[in-house]
Amino acid sequence: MNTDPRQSLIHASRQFHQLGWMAGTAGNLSAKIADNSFWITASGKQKGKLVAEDFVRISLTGEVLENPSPQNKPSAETSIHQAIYSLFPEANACYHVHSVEAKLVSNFIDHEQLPLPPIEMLKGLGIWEENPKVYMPVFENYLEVPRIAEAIVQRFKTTIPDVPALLIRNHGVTVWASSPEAAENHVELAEYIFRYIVAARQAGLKFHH
Ligand SMILES: CSC[C@@H](O)[C@@H](O)C(=O)COP(=O)(O)O
Ligand SMILES: [Zn+2]
Repeated sequence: MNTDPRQSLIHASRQFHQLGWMAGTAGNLSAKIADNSFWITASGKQKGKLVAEDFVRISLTGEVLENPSPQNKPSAETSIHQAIYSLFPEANACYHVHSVEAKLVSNFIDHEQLPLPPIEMLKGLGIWEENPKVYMPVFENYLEVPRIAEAIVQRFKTTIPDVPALLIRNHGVTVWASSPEAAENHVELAEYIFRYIVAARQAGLKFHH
């Protein structure tokens, strides 16, 4: 596991900003270190120009352990990262971005599961089946972020998601993975799938299970 993952997080954030998935201050990224604490983006930082001081180190129970710029606060969505790390001990990185397509696709359904198209790219999210019928979990976007985190814990306690990703309606995707590099890959794959779903709808193509 990475000793200090902040350079990986800075690199990913710059990439996502350039792709329009972390416009302005949108989104937040975190990664764990060996002692099970995690570095997370401080709240309200411009995601195209992060530096190492723009991160806060947090314990799994939410205490601030290290804060290079003490006026900084951890991401407003830290409770979602905590929920993911508590549910999935193998997760070492958790990335959340805000693309236009993620918001669009979350409106194509009015229930809790987004059907995913049976495309090859799903292999990158761990689905090795022919014509898979899998879904991405969708959660409501409550104003109070801990409510979203609680809904995630409650649902995933009993239902393991098909893919290591979830969508918050009208908000964005959150992915998790065993390393920052794998989490970057998962974001790119999830966003590719969202673009495909938007394009398929425009083309009148139906793949619903
Ligand atoms: C553009 S504001 C978006 C925020 O409300 C939130 O959803 C977000 O992703 C970033 O919050 P942050 O507190 O900077 O981690
Ligand atoms: Zn967000």
